[in-house]
Amino acid sequence: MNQDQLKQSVARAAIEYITPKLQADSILGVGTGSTANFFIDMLGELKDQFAGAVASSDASATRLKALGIEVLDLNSVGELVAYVDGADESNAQLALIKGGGAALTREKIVAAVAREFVCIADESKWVDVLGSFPLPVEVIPMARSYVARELVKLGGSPVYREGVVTDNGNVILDVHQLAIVDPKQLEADINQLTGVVASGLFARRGADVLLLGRAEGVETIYPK
Ligand SMILES: O=C[C@H](O)[C@H](O)[C@H](O)COP(=O)(O)O
Repeated sequence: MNQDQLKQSVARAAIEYITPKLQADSILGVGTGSTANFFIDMLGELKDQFAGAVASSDASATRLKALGIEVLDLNSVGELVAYVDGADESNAQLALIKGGGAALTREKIVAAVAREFVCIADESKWVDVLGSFPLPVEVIPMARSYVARELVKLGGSPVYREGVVTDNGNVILDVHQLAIVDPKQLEADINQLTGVVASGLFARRGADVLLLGRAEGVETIYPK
């Protein structure tokens, strides 16, 4: 199986996972990226079984609407039955690196509201120690150089993602050279830097379940 086939297999597994949890008034959180896109495309099959979705990016909102799925503002919603999204890396505690597609802040907000965070990923995303994938950090534009200097003090090597503006109008620094042995502590350290909007480290609120696509089948993994 190639990587796209693995992504499709976990998208299908997520459809099967969430179907029994959906009720006519359920609102679902929907993520961003190539794996989430496979999930969105399959979600069209279920559109009569739930009320609507909250999207973590403008791109996902557009894709959902094209399938006839109602997209709601998070402020008009009390609870999300689940949030389904991909990841760039996951460790055994289901702490994640996300934000390869620059959607990390909205993803973090939607995940925070969801009753359950269902992560879907192919096996290339499974790691012992987070940090081989450069950690994305969303930053207010005028704070970019200051935050970059502070990230160097934390041991990282930040690189400005040129030409990328987030859905929130901010910029991304991708932090290389981090071996993230204490994800919760690093998440807290980065959060308290003035000018940082959010980091792509999902450790305090990691995934509740990971559907990991392997050549031999989809493995269901809970946090260790
Ligand atoms: O900002 C993007 C998201 O965090 C994605 O969920 C993440 O980058 C994984 O994307 P993909 O499914 O395309 O590998």
